[in-house]
Amino acid sequence: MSYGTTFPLWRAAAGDAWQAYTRHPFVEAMRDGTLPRAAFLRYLVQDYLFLVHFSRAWALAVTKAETLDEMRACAATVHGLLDQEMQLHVETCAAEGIPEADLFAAREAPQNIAYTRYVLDAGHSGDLLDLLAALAPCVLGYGEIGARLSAEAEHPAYADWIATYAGADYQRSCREVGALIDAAVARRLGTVPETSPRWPRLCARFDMATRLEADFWGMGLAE
Ligand SMILES: Cc1ncc(C[n+]2csc(CCO)c2C)c(N)n1
Repeated sequence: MSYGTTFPLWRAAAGDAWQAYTRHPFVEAMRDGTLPRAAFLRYLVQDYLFLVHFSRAWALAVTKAETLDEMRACAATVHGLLDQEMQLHVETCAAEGIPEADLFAAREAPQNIAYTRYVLDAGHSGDLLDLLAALAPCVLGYGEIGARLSAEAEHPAYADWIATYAGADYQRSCREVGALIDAAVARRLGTVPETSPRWPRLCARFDMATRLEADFWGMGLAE
C-alpha cells in the first residue's frame, strides 16, 4: 500500500518502528485468532475514547487548513469518525453487554492519553503538516494492517474488525488522506519536500506517532 508519495517516505524513515507497529503481536494474534476476547475488548473500549480525541484532532485540522479543499477533506474525516467508524466499537461492545455510556465514561489508559494528546499537541503547536504527520500512522497503518490481514487471516474470530479496515470504503479514505497529505506537503514545502528544513521534524512526528501506536497495542495485551 503506498497511499500517495509522502507516506512511503515517512514510513521508510520510521524504519523498524513501522514493522513493530503493523506486525505487533496483538495484530498477529488477530490474524491467527489467538487474541483473547478480553484483550480485544480492552483495546476496543480504549479505542472508542481514542476516536473521540481523534475526531477533535481532525476538527483541529479543519482550523489549520489553508484551502477549502483541505477543509473539506478534514471535515469529511471528522464526519466519518463520528458517524461511521465508532459504530464498529459501539455495536461490538453492545453485543458483549457494554453500553455506549460505559464506553464514553471509561477511564483512559496512560498509553491512550500519551498518544491522543501527543497528536493534539502536534497540531496546536505546529501547522497542518505537523498535525498530518502525527495523524498519518494511525489512518494509513490501519489501512495496511487491514489489507494484509484480509489476505492472510487464518481464523474468522476478528473478521469484522479486519473487514472494516480492509473494506473498499476504508481503503478509499486512506487514498484520500494520502492525497490530502501529498497536496498539503506540495503546497507548503514545494516539489522536493525532503530538502526542506522542516522535513526531519515531520519525519520525527510520524516516527513518534508510530511508536505510540505500538504502545497502544501493547496496552491491549497487558492484563
Ligand atoms: C489506536 C488506533 N489507531 C488507528 C485507528 C484507525 N483510525 C483512527 S482515526 C482514523 C481516521 C478516520 O478514518 C482511523 C482510521 C484506530 N481506530 N485506533
